[in-house]
Amino acid sequence: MTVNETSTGQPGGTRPAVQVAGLTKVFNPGRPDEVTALAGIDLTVGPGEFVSLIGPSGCGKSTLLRLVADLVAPTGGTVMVAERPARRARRDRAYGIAFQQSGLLDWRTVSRNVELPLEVRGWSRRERQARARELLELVGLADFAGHYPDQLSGGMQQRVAIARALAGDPPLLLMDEPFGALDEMTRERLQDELLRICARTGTSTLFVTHSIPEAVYLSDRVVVMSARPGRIVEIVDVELGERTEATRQSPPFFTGITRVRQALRGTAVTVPAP
Ligand SMILES: Nc1ncnc2c1ncn2[C@@H]1O[C@H](COP(=O)(O)OP(=O)(O)OP(=O)(O)O)[C@@H](O)[C@H]1O
Repeated sequence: MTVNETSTGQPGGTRPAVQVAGLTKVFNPGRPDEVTALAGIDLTVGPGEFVSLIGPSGCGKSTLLRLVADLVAPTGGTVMVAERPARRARRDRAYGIAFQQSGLLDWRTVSRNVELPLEVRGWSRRERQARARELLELVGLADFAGHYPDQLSGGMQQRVAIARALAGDPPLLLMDEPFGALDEMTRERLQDELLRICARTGTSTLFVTHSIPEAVYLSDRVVVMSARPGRIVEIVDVELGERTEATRQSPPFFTGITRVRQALRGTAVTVPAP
């Protein structure tokens, strides 16, 4: 089986990967520490589309990602993943997830970390090993299958985490600042690798970042959110075509950065007077 093939057909297919409508999240409702984290969020991520979420700290980016992953329940509104309610999508493992910390298990080899989601699904040992080999090849770590996570650099660990997230051929990747802890050069290299992998596998991606250049470089659309309660203030379409060596120095790239920066500036947090 190649990375493009799944038992359920092409990842993503023609169905929207995510459909969020009227989504609201209030933490601790009715208590003195009540927080309205998100209000009235409508968002669709199309098949194979790369969408980034950016906004001031605390605007609800991670909460939105967690709602899509069904790790927290909405207060109002609906979340559909691959045209299924989020709860069902979680049960069906319709998405892969990667966070800032790779979350690898130290006591398992690289290959066995990648195999983990397949073990949960009851794949045979041989199938799991073959699939892990294929994915480690995809992320350029074929020679490190037998290593342990602490023998790898931070960037390599993140690549393993991405391989693990892709293991079950999910139609959707959810990523929360996966490159946030990496140096700039490693980060740029992994951005290119991620785009290559997404293009090859047809996976849709919802990606949280604090970096404007990262959001613009990676995305088809950048969703700019306001300070709490988080709302979508603007969705910036990015049209950079195929990313090449020259993209990061190209006028359309700088235009995209300026547009996102301007949208963010409109959301500046007002600091209360002392
Ligand atoms: N489990 C929780 N209980 C109570 N409040 C929460 C919980 N999780 C998040 N919040 C609050 O919801 C708001 C949004 O948090 P969230 O982590 O989604 O923001 P963010 O945009 O991802 O922030 P950052 O950019 O700093 O990572 C914050 O005010 C946060 O304190």
